[in-house]
Amino acid sequence: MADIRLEGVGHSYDGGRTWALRPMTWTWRSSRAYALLGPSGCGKTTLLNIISGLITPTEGRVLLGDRDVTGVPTAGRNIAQVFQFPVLYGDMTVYDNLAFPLRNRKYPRDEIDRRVRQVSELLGLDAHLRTRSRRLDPGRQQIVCLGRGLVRPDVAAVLLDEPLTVVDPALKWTLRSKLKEIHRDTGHTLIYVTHDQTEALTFADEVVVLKDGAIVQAGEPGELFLSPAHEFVGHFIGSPGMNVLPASVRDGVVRVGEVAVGRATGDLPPGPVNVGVRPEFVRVGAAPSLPGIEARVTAVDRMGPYELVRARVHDRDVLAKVESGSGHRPGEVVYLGFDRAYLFRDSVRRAALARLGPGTAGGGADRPPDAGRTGPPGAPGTAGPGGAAGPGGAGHGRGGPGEAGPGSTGSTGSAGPAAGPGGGGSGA
Ligand SMILES: Nc1ncnc2c1ncn2[C@@H]1O[C@H](COP(=O)(O)OP(=O)(O)OP(=O)(O)O)[C@@H](O)[C@H]1O
Repeated sequence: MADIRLEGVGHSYDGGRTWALRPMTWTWRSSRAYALLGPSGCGKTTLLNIISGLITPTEGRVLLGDRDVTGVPTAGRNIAQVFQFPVLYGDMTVYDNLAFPLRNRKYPRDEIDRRVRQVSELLGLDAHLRTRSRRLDPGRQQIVCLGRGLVRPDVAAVLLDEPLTVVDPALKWTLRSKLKEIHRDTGHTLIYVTHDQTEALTFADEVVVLKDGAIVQAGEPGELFLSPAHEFVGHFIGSPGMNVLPASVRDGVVRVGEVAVGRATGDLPPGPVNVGVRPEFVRVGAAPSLPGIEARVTAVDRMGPYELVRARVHDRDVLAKVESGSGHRPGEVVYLGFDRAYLFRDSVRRAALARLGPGTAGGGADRPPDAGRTGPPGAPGTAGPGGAAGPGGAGHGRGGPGEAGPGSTGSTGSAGPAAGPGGGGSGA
Protein backbone atom coordinates (compact mmCIF):
# COMPACT_ATOMS: atom_id res chain seq x y z
CA MET A 1 0.00 0.00 0.00
CA ALA A 2 1.11 3.52 -0.74
CA ASP A 3 1.25 6.85 1.03
CA ILE A 4 -1.24 9.49 -0.03
CA ARG A 5 0.49 12.78 -0.59
CA LEU A 6 -1.12 16.18 -0.99
CA GLU A 7 1.21 18.69 -2.60
CA GLY A 8 0.10 22.29 -2.30
CA VAL A 9 -3.51 21.11 -2.34
CA GLY A 10 -6.14 23.78 -1.77
CA HIS A 11 -9.77 24.21 -2.66
CA SER A 12 -12.08 27.15 -3.18
CA TYR A 13 -15.79 26.83 -3.95
CA ASP A 14 -16.13 30.47 -4.99
CA GLY A 15 -13.54 30.97 -7.70
CA GLY A 16 -10.68 31.75 -5.33
CA ARG A 17 -12.34 34.39 -3.16
CA THR A 18 -12.19 32.18 -0.06
CA TRP A 19 -10.44 28.91 0.73
CA ALA A 20 -12.54 26.02 2.04
CA LEU A 21 -9.17 24.27 2.27
CA ARG A 22 -6.01 26.37 2.34
CA PRO A 23 -3.16 25.12 0.19
CA MET A 24 -1.32 22.46 2.18
CA THR A 25 1.36 19.84 1.74
CA TRP A 26 0.72 16.74 3.75
CA THR A 27 1.39 12.99 3.64
CA TRP A 28 -1.03 10.35 4.93
CA ARG A 29 1.24 7.45 5.72
CA SER A 30 0.28 4.00 4.56
CA SER A 31 -1.45 1.68 7.06
CA ARG A 32 -1.99 4.32 9.72
CA ALA A 33 -5.31 5.10 11.40
CA TYR A 34 -5.93 8.84 11.31
CA ALA A 35 -8.65 10.93 12.82
CA LEU A 36 -9.36 14.19 11.05
CA LEU A 37 -10.80 16.40 13.77
CA GLY A 38 -12.24 19.87 13.61
CA PRO A 39 -15.37 21.95 14.06
CA SER A 40 -18.20 22.16 11.57
CA GLY A 41 -17.24 23.91 8.35
CA CYS A 42 -13.44 23.67 8.81
CA GLY A 43 -12.98 21.69 5.58
CA LYS A 44 -12.92 18.05 6.70
CA THR A 45 -15.34 16.74 4.07
CA THR A 46 -13.69 18.83 1.36
CA LEU A 47 -10.33 17.30 2.22
CA LEU A 48 -11.76 13.78 2.20
CA ASN A 49 -13.51 14.32 -1.12
CA ILE A 50 -10.27 15.57 -2.65
CA ILE A 51 -8.53 12.38 -1.56
CA SER A 52 -11.30 10.16 -2.91
CA GLY A 53 -11.62 12.08 -6.17
CA LEU A 54 -15.14 13.44 -5.67
CA ILE A 55 -13.60 16.90 -5.84
CA THR A 56 -10.71 18.04 -8.03
CA PRO A 57 -8.76 20.58 -6.00
CA THR A 58 -8.47 24.13 -7.26
CA GLU A 59 -4.73 23.93 -6.61
CA GLY A 60 -2.07 21.30 -6.11
CA ARG A 61 -1.52 17.61 -6.79
CA VAL A 62 -2.76 14.41 -5.18
CA LEU A 63 -0.34 11.47 -5.32
CA LEU A 64 -1.02 7.82 -4.54
CA GLY A 65 2.50 6.60 -4.04
CA ASP A 66 4.27 7.93 -7.16
CA ARG A 67 1.10 8.12 -9.23
CA ASP A 68 -0.45 11.53 -9.82
CA VAL A 69 -4.21 11.00 -9.45
CA THR A 70 -5.28 14.65 -9.28
CA GLY A 71 -7.55 14.35 -12.33
CA VAL A 72 -8.45 10.69 -11.85
CA PRO A 73 -12.09 10.03 -10.89
CA THR A 74 -13.02 8.04 -7.77
CA ALA A 75 -13.42 4.75 -9.63
CA GLY A 76 -9.81 4.88 -10.76
CA ARG A 77 -8.33 5.53 -7.33
CA ASN A 78 -8.96 2.35 -5.42
CA ILE A 79 -10.22 4.22 -2.38
CA ALA A 80 -13.31 3.28 -0.36
CA GLN A 81 -15.46 5.97 1.20
CA VAL A 82 -18.18 5.72 3.83
CA PHE A 83 -20.47 8.72 4.19
CA GLN A 84 -22.32 10.17 7.16
CA PHE A 85 -25.64 8.66 6.13
CA PRO A 86 -26.36 5.23 4.65
CA VAL A 87 -25.93 4.88 0.89
CA LEU A 88 -27.03 1.34 -0.05
CA TYR A 89 -28.90 -0.57 -2.71
CA GLY A 90 -32.19 -0.88 -0.82
CA ASP A 91 -33.53 -3.82 -2.82
CA MET A 92 -30.37 -5.84 -2.46
CA THR A 93 -29.78 -8.09 0.52
CA VAL A 94 -27.14 -7.19 3.04
CA TYR A 95 -24.98 -9.99 1.62
CA ASP A 96 -25.22 -8.59 -1.91
CA ASN A 97 -24.51 -5.06 -0.73
CA LEU A 98 -21.37 -6.29 1.02
CA ALA A 99 -20.35 -8.39 -1.98
CA PHE A 100 -20.96 -5.59 -4.48
CA PRO A 101 -17.53 -3.88 -4.41
CA LEU A 102 -15.83 -7.29 -4.77
CA ARG A 103 -18.07 -8.54 -7.62
CA ASN A 104 -17.54 -5.24 -9.35
CA ARG A 105 -13.82 -5.93 -9.37
CA LYS A 106 -14.26 -9.55 -10.44
CA TYR A 107 -13.01 -11.22 -7.28
CA PRO A 108 -13.34 -15.04 -7.31
CA ARG A 109 -16.61 -16.29 -5.88
CA ASP A 110 -15.16 -18.13 -2.89
CA GLU A 111 -13.02 -15.16 -1.90
CA ILE A 112 -16.08 -12.91 -2.08
CA ASP A 113 -17.95 -15.27 0.21
CA ARG A 114 -15.04 -15.50 2.65
CA ARG A 115 -14.57 -11.70 2.86
CA VAL A 116 -18.30 -10.99 3.18
CA ARG A 117 -18.67 -13.49 6.01
CA GLN A 118 -15.55 -12.23 7.75
CA VAL A 119 -16.71 -8.61 7.71
CA SER A 120 -20.29 -9.52 8.57
CA GLU A 121 -19.17 -11.51 11.59
CA LEU A 122 -16.94 -8.70 12.82
CA LEU A 123 -19.73 -6.14 12.50
CA GLY A 124 -22.48 -8.37 13.91
CA LEU A 125 -24.43 -8.59 10.65
CA ASP A 126 -24.64 -12.37 10.37
CA ALA A 127 -28.32 -12.56 11.28
CA HIS A 128 -29.18 -9.99 8.59
CA LEU A 129 -27.27 -11.27 5.58
CA ARG A 130 -30.46 -12.36 3.77
CA THR A 131 -32.46 -9.25 4.69
CA ARG A 132 -33.11 -6.55 2.10
CA SER A 133 -31.12 -3.58 3.33
CA ARG A 134 -34.04 -1.13 3.19
CA ARG A 135 -35.77 -3.20 5.89
CA LEU A 136 -33.00 -2.42 8.37
CA ASP A 137 -33.08 0.59 10.68
CA PRO A 138 -30.75 3.48 9.65
CA GLY A 139 -28.15 2.57 12.27
CA ARG A 140 -27.89 -1.01 10.99
CA GLN A 141 -27.86 0.23 7.38
CA GLN A 142 -24.89 2.41 8.27
CA ILE A 143 -23.09 -0.61 9.70
CA VAL A 144 -23.62 -2.33 6.33
CA CYS A 145 -22.06 0.74 4.68
CA LEU A 146 -19.09 0.42 7.02
CA GLY A 147 -18.81 -3.23 6.02
CA ARG A 148 -18.94 -2.32 2.36
CA GLY A 149 -16.15 0.20 2.88
CA LEU A 150 -14.03 -2.38 4.64
CA VAL A 151 -14.71 -5.48 2.58
CA ARG A 152 -12.05 -4.98 -0.08
CA PRO A 153 -8.66 -6.22 1.01
CA ASP A 154 -6.68 -4.16 -1.51
CA VAL A 155 -7.85 -0.56 -1.14
CA ALA A 156 -5.28 2.22 -0.83
CA ALA A 157 -7.36 3.86 1.91
CA VAL A 158 -10.74 3.78 3.59
CA LEU A 159 -12.21 7.22 4.17
CA LEU A 160 -14.89 7.48 6.83
CA ASP A 161 -16.87 10.72 7.03
CA GLU A 162 -18.49 10.85 10.47
CA PRO A 163 -19.67 7.29 9.87
CA LEU A 164 -21.29 6.73 13.25
CA THR A 165 -23.59 9.77 13.31
CA VAL A 166 -26.78 7.75 12.85
CA VAL A 167 -25.64 4.84 15.00
CA ASP A 168 -27.02 4.35 18.49
CA PRO A 169 -24.57 5.83 21.08
CA ALA A 170 -24.31 2.51 22.93
CA LEU A 171 -23.22 0.78 19.73
CA LYS A 172 -20.68 3.45 18.81
CA TRP A 173 -18.10 2.23 21.32
CA THR A 174 -18.38 -1.31 20.07
CA LEU A 175 -18.12 -0.27 16.44
CA ARG A 176 -15.14 1.94 17.05
CA SER A 177 -13.23 -0.90 18.65
CA LYS A 178 -14.33 -3.20 15.79
CA LEU A 179 -12.94 -0.67 13.36
CA LYS A 180 -9.64 -0.72 15.21
CA GLU A 181 -9.67 -4.50 15.09
CA ILE A 182 -10.33 -4.48 11.35
CA HIS A 183 -7.61 -1.91 10.91
CA ARG A 184 -5.10 -4.10 12.74
CA ASP A 185 -6.24 -7.02 10.63
CA THR A 186 -6.13 -5.44 7.18
CA GLY A 187 -3.52 -2.69 7.57
CA HIS A 188 -5.69 -0.31 5.55
CA THR A 189 -4.93 3.38 5.77
CA LEU A 190 -7.95 4.79 7.57
CA ILE A 191 -8.95 8.44 7.66
CA TYR A 192 -11.82 8.97 10.03
CA VAL A 193 -13.51 12.35 9.99
CA THR A 194 -15.14 13.53 13.17
CA HIS A 195 -15.82 16.64 15.21
CA ASP A 196 -15.96 14.56 18.37
CA GLN A 197 -12.68 14.58 20.31
CA THR A 198 -13.47 11.38 22.21
CA GLU A 199 -14.08 9.56 18.96
CA ALA A 200 -10.84 10.94 17.50
CA LEU A 201 -8.68 10.25 20.51
CA THR A 202 -9.89 6.73 21.14
CA PHE A 203 -9.72 5.66 17.52
CA ALA A 204 -6.60 7.08 15.96
CA ASP A 205 -2.86 6.43 15.86
CA GLU A 206 -2.60 10.04 14.81
CA VAL A 207 -5.02 12.93 15.14
CA VAL A 208 -4.94 15.74 12.57
CA VAL A 209 -6.64 18.91 13.80
CA LEU A 210 -8.12 21.15 11.15
CA LYS A 211 -9.24 24.74 11.69
CA ASP A 212 -10.44 27.22 9.07
CA GLY A 213 -9.16 25.00 6.28
CA ALA A 214 -5.64 24.55 7.70
CA ILE A 215 -3.97 21.85 9.76
CA VAL A 216 -3.02 23.42 13.09
CA GLN A 217 -1.48 20.33 14.70
CA ALA A 218 -1.08 16.62 14.15
CA GLY A 219 0.23 14.00 16.49
CA GLU A 220 -0.56 11.12 18.77
CA PRO A 221 -3.58 11.70 21.00
CA GLY A 222 -1.47 12.09 24.15
CA GLU A 223 0.80 14.59 22.43
CA LEU A 224 -2.09 16.84 21.45
CA PHE A 225 -3.32 16.77 25.02
CA LEU A 226 0.02 17.36 26.69
CA SER A 227 1.63 19.74 24.22
CA PRO A 228 -0.96 21.75 22.30
CA ALA A 229 0.84 23.70 19.60
CA HIS A 230 -2.09 26.05 19.08
CA GLU A 231 -4.59 27.59 21.49
CA PHE A 232 -7.39 26.07 19.45
CA VAL A 233 -6.06 22.56 20.12
CA GLY A 234 -5.91 23.42 23.83
CA HIS A 235 -9.58 24.41 23.79
CA PHE A 236 -10.89 21.80 21.42
CA ILE A 237 -9.20 18.81 23.02
CA GLY A 238 -9.69 18.18 26.72
CA SER A 239 -12.68 18.49 28.95
CA PRO A 240 -12.82 21.19 30.10
CA GLY A 241 -10.40 22.80 27.69
CA MET A 242 -7.19 24.65 28.46
CA ASN A 243 -7.26 27.78 30.68
CA VAL A 244 -5.97 30.95 29.08
CA LEU A 245 -4.58 33.88 31.06
CA PRO A 246 -3.48 37.06 29.26
CA ALA A 247 0.04 38.00 30.34
CA SER A 248 3.13 39.85 29.18
CA VAL A 249 6.79 38.98 28.78
CA ARG A 250 9.64 41.35 29.58
CA ASP A 251 13.28 40.30 30.01
CA GLY A 252 12.09 36.72 29.94
CA VAL A 253 9.81 37.21 32.98
CA VAL A 254 6.12 36.44 32.49
CA ARG A 255 3.66 38.64 34.36
CA VAL A 256 -0.08 38.37 34.82
CA GLY A 257 -0.95 41.98 35.65
CA GLU A 258 1.97 43.05 37.86
CA VAL A 259 2.59 39.60 39.29
CA ALA A 260 5.56 37.60 38.01
CA VAL A 261 4.36 34.05 37.48
CA GLY A 262 7.40 32.45 35.88
CA ARG A 263 9.85 32.85 33.08
CA ALA A 264 9.63 32.06 29.40
CA THR A 265 11.81 29.28 28.09
CA GLY A 266 13.91 30.15 25.05
CA ASP A 267 14.27 33.67 23.67
CA LEU A 268 10.78 35.00 23.51
CA PRO A 269 10.73 38.64 22.40
CA PRO A 270 8.94 40.97 24.82
CA GLY A 271 5.23 41.57 24.37
CA PRO A 272 1.83 40.12 25.16
CA VAL A 273 1.31 36.37 25.48
CA ASN A 274 -1.40 34.05 26.70
CA VAL A 275 -0.48 31.57 29.41
CA GLY A 276 -2.23 28.28 28.59
CA VAL A 277 -2.56 25.59 31.24
CA ARG A 278 -4.88 22.63 31.37
CA PRO A 279 -7.13 22.19 34.42
CA GLU A 280 -5.33 18.88 35.07
CA PHE A 281 -2.06 20.75 35.59
CA VAL A 282 -3.30 23.50 37.89
CA ARG A 283 -2.54 22.78 41.54
CA VAL A 284 -4.59 24.53 44.20
CA GLY A 285 -2.65 25.18 47.37
CA ALA A 286 -2.67 27.23 50.55
CA ALA A 287 0.77 28.72 49.95
CA PRO A 288 2.42 30.45 47.00
CA SER A 289 4.07 28.26 44.40
CA LEU A 290 5.76 29.18 41.17
CA PRO A 291 4.93 29.28 38.35
CA GLY A 292 1.60 30.25 39.80
CA ILE A 293 -0.53 33.00 41.20
CA GLU A 294 -2.88 34.05 43.99
CA ALA A 295 -6.59 33.57 43.29
CA ARG A 296 -9.98 33.47 44.99
CA VAL A 297 -12.20 30.41 44.71
CA THR A 298 -15.60 31.31 43.26
CA ALA A 299 -17.13 27.85 42.86
CA VAL A 300 -16.45 24.18 43.46
CA ASP A 301 -18.32 21.73 41.23
CA ARG A 302 -18.46 18.17 42.49
CA MET A 303 -18.17 15.90 39.47
CA GLY A 304 -18.14 12.55 41.28
CA PRO A 305 -14.61 11.23 41.01
CA TYR A 306 -13.12 14.74 40.90
CA GLU A 307 -13.90 18.37 41.66
CA LEU A 308 -13.65 21.39 39.41
CA VAL A 309 -12.41 24.37 41.36
CA ARG A 310 -13.15 27.70 39.70
CA ALA A 311 -10.81 30.44 40.86
CA ARG A 312 -10.71 34.11 39.90
CA VAL A 313 -7.42 35.61 38.76
CA HIS A 314 -7.87 39.30 37.94
CA ASP A 315 -10.86 39.23 35.60
CA ARG A 316 -10.40 35.60 34.47
CA ASP A 317 -11.64 32.28 35.76
CA VAL A 318 -9.10 29.48 36.01
CA LEU A 319 -10.40 25.93 36.34
CA ALA A 320 -8.51 23.29 38.27
CA LYS A 321 -9.34 19.60 38.32
CA VAL A 322 -8.66 18.35 41.83
CA GLU A 323 -9.40 15.19 43.76
CA SER A 324 -12.84 14.96 45.28
CA GLY A 325 -13.05 15.86 48.93
CA SER A 326 -10.46 18.63 48.48
CA GLY A 327 -12.27 20.81 51.01
CA HIS A 328 -11.97 23.96 48.89
CA ARG A 329 -14.73 26.49 49.43
CA PRO A 330 -15.98 29.57 47.55
CA GLY A 331 -14.43 32.73 48.96
CA GLU A 332 -11.18 31.02 49.98
CA VAL A 333 -7.89 32.62 48.91
CA VAL A 334 -5.67 30.02 47.24
CA TYR A 335 -2.43 29.87 45.30
CA LEU A 336 -2.53 28.22 41.92
CA GLY A 337 0.56 26.35 40.80
CA PHE A 338 1.11 25.45 37.16
CA ASP A 339 2.83 22.15 36.43
CA ARG A 340 2.76 22.33 32.67
CA ALA A 341 1.97 25.68 31.12
CA TYR A 342 2.76 27.16 27.73
CA LEU A 343 3.01 30.63 26.29
CA PHE A 344 1.02 31.41 23.16
CA ARG A 345 1.39 34.42 20.93
CA ASP A 346 -1.03 34.98 18.05
CA SER A 347 -2.61 31.69 19.17
CA VAL A 348 0.55 29.71 18.38
CA ARG A 349 2.71 28.13 21.09
CA ARG A 350 6.04 29.94 21.40
CA ALA A 351 7.53 28.74 24.68
CA ALA A 352 6.85 27.09 27.98
CA LEU A 353 6.36 28.72 31.35
CA ALA A 354 9.19 27.80 33.71
CA ARG A 355 9.91 28.59 37.33
CA LEU A 356 11.54 31.87 38.20
CA GLY A 357 15.11 31.40 39.28
CA PRO A 358 16.23 32.35 42.78
CA GLY A 359 16.41 36.08 43.30
CA THR A 360 14.42 36.95 40.19
CA ALA A 361 12.71 40.30 40.57
CA GLY A 362 8.95 40.11 40.45
CA GLY A 363 5.77 40.31 42.46
CA GLY A 364 5.46 36.63 43.29
CA ALA A 365 7.17 34.84 46.13
CA ASP A 366 10.00 32.66 44.95
CA ARG A 367 9.02 29.36 46.50
CA PRO A 368 9.45 25.82 45.35
CA PRO A 369 6.68 24.71 42.99
CA ASP A 370 5.38 22.01 45.27
CA ALA A 371 4.68 24.23 48.25
CA GLY A 372 1.08 23.69 49.29
CA ARG A 373 0.71 20.98 46.71
CA THR A 374 -2.53 19.11 46.34
CA GLY A 375 -1.54 17.23 43.22
CA PRO A 376 -2.63 17.34 39.60
CA PRO A 377 -5.44 14.79 39.51
CA GLY A 378 -6.54 13.29 36.29
CA ALA A 379 -3.30 14.06 34.55
CA PRO A 380 -2.60 11.93 31.53
CA GLY A 381 -1.13 8.62 32.33
CA THR A 382 -2.27 8.70 35.91
CA ALA A 383 -5.27 7.04 37.40
CA GLY A 384 -6.53 10.23 38.96
CA PRO A 385 -10.05 11.54 38.78
CA GLY A 386 -11.40 13.01 35.61
CA GLY A 387 -11.26 10.03 33.33
CA ALA A 388 -11.56 12.28 30.32
CA ALA A 389 -8.29 13.88 31.17
CA GLY A 390 -5.64 11.75 29.65
CA PRO A 391 -6.20 10.49 26.16
CA GLY A 392 -3.60 8.12 25.00
CA GLY A 393 -2.29 7.56 28.47
CA ALA A 394 0.90 9.44 27.81
CA GLY A 395 2.82 10.13 30.96
CA HIS A 396 4.47 13.26 32.21
CA GLY A 397 7.78 12.27 30.77
CA ARG A 398 7.06 12.89 27.12
CA GLY A 399 6.33 15.93 25.04
CA GLY A 400 7.54 18.28 27.72
CA PRO A 401 6.92 22.00 27.72
CA GLY A 402 8.64 24.02 25.12
CA GLU A 403 9.57 21.17 22.88
CA ALA A 404 8.56 19.92 19.46
CA GLY A 405 5.98 21.16 17.08
CA PRO A 406 3.06 19.90 15.12
CA GLY A 407 3.61 16.93 12.98
CA SER A 408 6.63 15.92 14.96
CA THR A 409 5.48 12.33 14.93
CA GLY A 410 3.86 10.42 12.16
CA SER A 411 2.95 12.19 9.01
CA THR A 412 5.05 14.77 7.40
CA GLY A 413 4.09 17.96 5.79
CA SER A 414 3.88 21.67 6.01
CA ALA A 415 0.41 22.59 6.78
CA GLY A 416 -0.07 26.21 6.05
CA PRO A 417 0.37 29.33 8.09
CA ALA A 418 -1.05 28.11 11.36
CA ALA A 419 1.10 25.03 11.50
CA GLY A 420 4.23 25.85 13.40
CA PRO A 421 4.56 26.84 16.99
CA GLY A 422 7.66 28.64 15.84
CA GLY A 423 10.60 29.11 18.13
CA GLY A 424 9.27 26.84 20.85
CA GLY A 425 11.23 26.99 24.05
CA SER A 426 14.00 24.72 24.97
CA GLY A 427 12.17 22.89 27.68
CA ALA A 428 11.37 23.81 31.23
N1 LIG B 1 -20.53 22.47 -2.48
C1 LIG B 1 -20.16 23.55 -1.81
N2 LIG B 1 -20.34 24.78 -2.34
C2 LIG B 1 -19.96 25.89 -1.67
N3 LIG B 1 -19.37 25.89 -0.45
C3 LIG B 1 -19.18 24.70 0.13
C4 LIG B 1 -19.57 23.48 -0.51
N4 LIG B 1 -19.24 22.46 0.30
C5 LIG B 1 -18.67 23.01 1.42
N5 LIG B 1 -18.65 24.34 1.30
C6 LIG B 1 -18.08 25.29 2.29
O1 LIG B 1 -16.71 24.94 2.47
C7 LIG B 1 -16.35 25.04 3.84
C8 LIG B 1 -15.84 23.68 4.32
O2 LIG B 1 -16.94 22.76 4.26
P1 LIG B 1 -16.78 21.22 4.64
O3 LIG B 1 -18.11 20.56 4.39
O4 LIG B 1 -15.61 20.68 3.94
O5 LIG B 1 -16.50 21.32 6.20
P2 LIG B 1 -16.64 20.18 7.32
O6 LIG B 1 -15.53 20.45 8.27
O7 LIG B 1 -16.73 18.86 6.69
O8 LIG B 1 -18.04 20.57 7.99
P3 LIG B 1 -19.12 19.60 8.70
O9 LIG B 1 -18.45 19.04 9.92
O10 LIG B 1 -20.22 20.55 9.05
O11 LIG B 1 -19.50 18.56 7.70
C9 LIG B 1 -17.58 25.52 4.58
O12 LIG B 1 -17.49 26.91 4.73
C10 LIG B 1 -18.72 25.15 3.66
O13 LIG B 1 -19.80 26.04 3.81
